[in-house]
Amino acid sequence: MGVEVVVEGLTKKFGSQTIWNDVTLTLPAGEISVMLGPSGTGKSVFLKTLIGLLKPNSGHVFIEGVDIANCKEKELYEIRKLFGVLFQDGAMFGSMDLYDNVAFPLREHTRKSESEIRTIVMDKMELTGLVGAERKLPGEISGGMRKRAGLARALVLDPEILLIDEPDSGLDPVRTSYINQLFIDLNAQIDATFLIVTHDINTARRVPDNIGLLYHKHLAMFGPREMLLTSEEPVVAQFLNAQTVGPIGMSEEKDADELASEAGIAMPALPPVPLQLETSDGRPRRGQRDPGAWCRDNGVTPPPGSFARDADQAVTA
Ligand SMILES: Nc1ncnc2c1ncn2[C@@H]1O[C@H](COP(=O)(O)OP(=O)(O)OP(=O)(O)O)[C@@H](O)[C@H]1O
Repeated sequence: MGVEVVVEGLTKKFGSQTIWNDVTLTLPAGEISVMLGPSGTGKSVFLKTLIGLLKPNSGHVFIEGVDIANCKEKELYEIRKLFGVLFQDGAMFGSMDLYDNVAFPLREHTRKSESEIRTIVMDKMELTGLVGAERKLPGEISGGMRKRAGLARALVLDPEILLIDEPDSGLDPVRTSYINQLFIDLNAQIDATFLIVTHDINTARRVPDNIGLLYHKHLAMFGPREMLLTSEEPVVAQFLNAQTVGPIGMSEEKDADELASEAGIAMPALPPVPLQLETSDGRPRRGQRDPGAWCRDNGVTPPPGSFARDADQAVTA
């Protein structure tokens, strides 16, 4: 389960506006990747291009050998069955209860009987902690529950690739932590390839196996979590540590005057690399690595205190 997504030289423009240029990366099969970037850098456009809802101006997206950026509608229709998508607002039908919302893709795209549908829907509702809420309408539940219902619906066709757009938008930090734990647990159970678009630095630091950063119309960096969290590259270090000092300004890049006024101000030291979230039942995930493994393998000394469960367990490379 879980298939690789290979993106090569992808460029997207709307008219004369370039959104991003020459994006190349591979989402490893079965691993969790996060895409970060300042507002308006085209993260949602990237998700929509991966699933073929938007056509790129150039480049390729290979999934199981099919270039979905350039294939026929019929092939795209087949490949789309591999995807589950959780949109930002959950995209629930307001007049249907949660059960019918979650059952919707099965009734639309399969010939399963109502009793088979019931088994699948209840399984996904259990996975997302929604048993007992089947008869609630989307307007009667909290934002966190709506996201989980959207997730249950994204899971009913057993996706190989799960695309998740800003799961933390509108959620408080506690609910965000719960949904992050749910992603880790789900990833271990279904072994699909996850791509999460987020603004939440905590999510980016603790959840994924890989991190990408879109900035100023290009992919600034994509790679293993520890690589980006120990990177001194100014854009990456500034964004991943939520600093004001660095090249990213209030609206995209700082101008020459702003940068000149910061001359001589050193970037703050990198904070410790946190431990990655683990599954709640200890089940291993395909993308999970030993804490500090990437740093050790690549001769990188992580900031002091990295990978500490508590002070006594600090791991140094
Ligand atoms: N269908 C469209 N037609 C024209 N322009 C579009 C279209 N969709 C998105 N854009 C533009 O593409 C740019 C990137 O939008 P996108 O929503 O992908 O950014 P984002 O990084 O997801 O932002 P945010 O973090 O604020 O959600 C924006 O300038 C937006 O106006």
